[in-house]
Amino acid sequence: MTHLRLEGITKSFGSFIANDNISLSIEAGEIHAILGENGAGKTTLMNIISGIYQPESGQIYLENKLVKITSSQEAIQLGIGMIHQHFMLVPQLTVTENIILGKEKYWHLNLRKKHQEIASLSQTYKLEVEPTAKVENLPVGMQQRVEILKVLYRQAKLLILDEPTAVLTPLEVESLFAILRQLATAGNTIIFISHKLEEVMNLCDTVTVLRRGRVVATKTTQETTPQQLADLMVGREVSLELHKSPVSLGKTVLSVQKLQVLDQRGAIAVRDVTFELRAGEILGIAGVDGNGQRELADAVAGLGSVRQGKIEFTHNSFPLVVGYIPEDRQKTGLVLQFSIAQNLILKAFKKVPFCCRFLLQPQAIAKNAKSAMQEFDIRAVGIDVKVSQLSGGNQQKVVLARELSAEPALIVAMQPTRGLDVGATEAVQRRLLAERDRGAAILYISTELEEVMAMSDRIAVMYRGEFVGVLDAQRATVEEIGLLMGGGITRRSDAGTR
Ligand SMILES: Nc1ncnc2c1ncn2[C@@H]1O[C@H](COP(=O)(O)OP(=O)(O)OP(=O)(O)O)[C@@H](O)[C@H]1O
Repeated sequence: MTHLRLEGITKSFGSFIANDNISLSIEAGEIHAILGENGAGKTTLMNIISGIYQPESGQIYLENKLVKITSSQEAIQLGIGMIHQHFMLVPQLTVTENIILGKEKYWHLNLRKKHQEIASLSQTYKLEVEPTAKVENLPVGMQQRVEILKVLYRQAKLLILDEPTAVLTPLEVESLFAILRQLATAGNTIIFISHKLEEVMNLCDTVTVLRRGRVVATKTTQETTPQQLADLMVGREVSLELHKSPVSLGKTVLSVQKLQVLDQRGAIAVRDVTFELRAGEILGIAGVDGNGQRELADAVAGLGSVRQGKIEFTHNSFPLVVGYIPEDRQKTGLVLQFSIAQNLILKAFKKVPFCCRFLLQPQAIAKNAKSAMQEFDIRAVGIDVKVSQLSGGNQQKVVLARELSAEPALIVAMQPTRGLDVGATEAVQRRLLAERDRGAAILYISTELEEVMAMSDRIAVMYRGEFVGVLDAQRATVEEIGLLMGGGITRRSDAGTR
C-alpha cells in the first residue's frame, strides 16, 4: 500500500522555485532515500510534509486520503515524525523529560511512571537509552536515539530523517541502520535523506533523485549504482575518484611542540602533540569524533586555550595568512543574519578595496561576492540573500570562499565536506588539492576515514588527545588506522613527526 503520495507540489521563496511540481509515492514499510545536490529542495520538501511550510500548489495523500498539513502539530497527529539534522533537544533535561516535553498536559506528572514508560518503549524498539540520564551527558548517537524515541512516543508511522549520519561515528551509523531496518520491518515507513551514496545503496529500498527542485528519477537501489546516482543528481558525469599529484614539499610552515590544549570545561583535550607541517603537504588527522581534533584545530587557528607547548609559524611571508574552515559553520564560520556578500568580507572589511577612508565600498563588496559565488558555485538568487536562508552545503561554500580567497599559507580544514553533495565534495577536495599544489600547508581533519586517506600525504591518528600514530598515507591501510582510532594498538610511526 502507498503510505504517502505527493502530487504536483510547488513551493517558492520569492522568485526562487525550491520545489517545482514534485510528484512521488512512498510505499508503506519501505526505506526511501531522497537524494539531491545542495539546494536541490530536499529539506524544503520534508518541511512541507511535516507541516512547517505550506506549498503554493499540489496535494498530499496519506494512505490514499487527501490531507492538508498546516502545522507540525497536525503532522504529528497524522503520524509523521521528523528527525532534524540539528537536534531539537533541551540539553539540561533528562531523556524522559525531553521525550514527553509538550505532550503531557496533566496537572500531576508522575515522572517515575514516565521513566518506566520510556524504558519499556526503548525496549520495544531496541533503542537502548537511560531514561534518567541528562541529554547533555549523552554522546551524539544516543541523543539521536532520543529524537527517534520522541517521534515514536507520538506514535509516528512515517519517520523522516534529514542527514542522520552526518554527525555519527561508523559504529553509531551501523547501530542506527539496524534500528531503521527493524522499524521498517515492524511496518513503519522511513524517508532517509543523505549525501552518502554507499549508505543509500546499503540501507534503502528505493531512491528518488531531485535536481534543482524537480524529480529526475525514482529507482530501486537494486537497479542502480552509486555512479549512476551521482550523475543523475548533478546532471553530468561526476568523478568519484580523486587524482592527486605527487607531493612536492617546501619549507616548514608550522611547527607544533608538546602542545597541550584545554577544552571548554577546562579538561586537557590535546596532550603532548608534536608535529611539523611543510608547504605543499596535507597532514590528515583521523580519529573518532571528540578525541581532541576540534581543540587542536582551534589552537592552531589561534582560537584555542593552549595550556602548554608551542605553536610556531615558520613561514617567511609576514603576516602569515591562516584559512580556517571550522567544524561548526553555523556557530563559528558564519554570521547567519548577514548576507552572502557581508559574510565573504568578514575578515577583510577594514581593508582596501572593501573599505576606504573608514567607509565601506559597496561596489567592491558586490564585485567580490559575485565572483566568489561564481567560482565556488554558491547557489542563491543574489549576493544579498541572508546566509541563514541558504542550504547547508551552500553555507559551507561561503565559508570556503572567504577562507581561501586570501591564498593562505596554512589551511586548517575541519570536516570541510560535511553536508556537501558529491559534486560539491569533489569541487572542495579538488580545490584543496590545488591549494596544496600552490604550496599551501594543509591540516585536514575528518572523521571520514576514506576521505582522510584519499586527501592526505601523511596521516596522524588521534586518540584521547594524543597522536597515537603518524603514517605514510600511501602505505597505511584502513584496518591499521581503524585499530589506532579505537586505541587498539599502541603508538607507531613510519612517517615521523616531520
Ligand atoms: N526560508 C527560506 N527563504 C529563502 N530561500 C530558502 C528558504 N529555505 C530554503 N531556501 C532556498 O531553497 C533552496 C532549497 O533549499 P533546501 O534546504 O530545501 O535544499 P537541500 O536540498 O535540503 O540542500 P542541502 O543538501 O544543502 O541541505 C535553496 O537554494 C535555499 O537557499
